[in-house]
Amino acid sequence: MNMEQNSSSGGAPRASPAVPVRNRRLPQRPFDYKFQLILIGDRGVGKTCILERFSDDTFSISSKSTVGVDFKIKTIKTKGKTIRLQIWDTAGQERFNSISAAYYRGAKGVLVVYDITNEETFENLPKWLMMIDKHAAPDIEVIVIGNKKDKEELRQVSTERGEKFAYEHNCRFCEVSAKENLNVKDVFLKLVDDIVDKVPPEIAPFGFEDTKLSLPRSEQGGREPSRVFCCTTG
Ligand SMILES: Nc1nc2c(ncn2[C@@H]2O[C@H](COP(=O)(O)OP(=O)(O)OP(=O)(O)O)[C@@H](O)[C@H]2O)c(=O)[nH]1
Repeated sequence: MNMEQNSSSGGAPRASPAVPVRNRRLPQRPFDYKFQLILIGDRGVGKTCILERFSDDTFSISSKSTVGVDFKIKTIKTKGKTIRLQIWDTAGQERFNSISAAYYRGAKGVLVVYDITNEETFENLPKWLMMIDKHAAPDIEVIVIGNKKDKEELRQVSTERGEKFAYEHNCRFCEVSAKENLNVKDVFLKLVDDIVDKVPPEIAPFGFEDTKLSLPRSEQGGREPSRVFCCTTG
């Protein structure tokens, strides 16, 4: 994946009357598509750390609990397109669920995170999928993520159980480690690629608004069962 941090576009150079028309440069778009993603899952599973690893390539062992929602912007290049991601990091604590719910609606993709060393966070996954069904668009792309893969000796949820759960719910699946930077970029890239693949060809890349991507509900499909797994090993 070719990733770049955000940089403001320089804007259009002023056209001089002396410059032949064919040499004038059109204003450069800063990105082709803009997508919103959202991270959900129980408290302490590592949502903030996954996002910080992806956006800033940092990791904090003393990450504080998220209050309400937070977000980061990250621009990536994939499939020949420049894509600006607005990634919402939600609080895992139940008391913030109603605040987070407001952010599901505009999201094109969701990363549902559990902690492979904490059985309860895995058992709570159906609760998070219900939140998606209730609050998100029906065609949202979903990836289930087992985090803290670096703590194998404390593992409580096998990779096979994670895979089976994702398979049964027609989601992609991957185990990652925010701490060791294992598979973190891959999950975001896979999710974004899936979203790009769904953009109908008649919708040309655009600059600033993602509203053009909102299809009439009648044209929205559900999740595709054939595209289930990514990076199940590693
Ligand atoms: N060993 C290990 N620890 C991790 C990893 N990811 C996160 N942690 C630790 O897990 C704890 C919780 O991480 P957060 O990113 O704050 O978890 P969260 O899901 O955002 O939590 P809430 O904001 O409360 O919902 C922190 O102490 C992190 O350092 C990982 O991949 N490996």
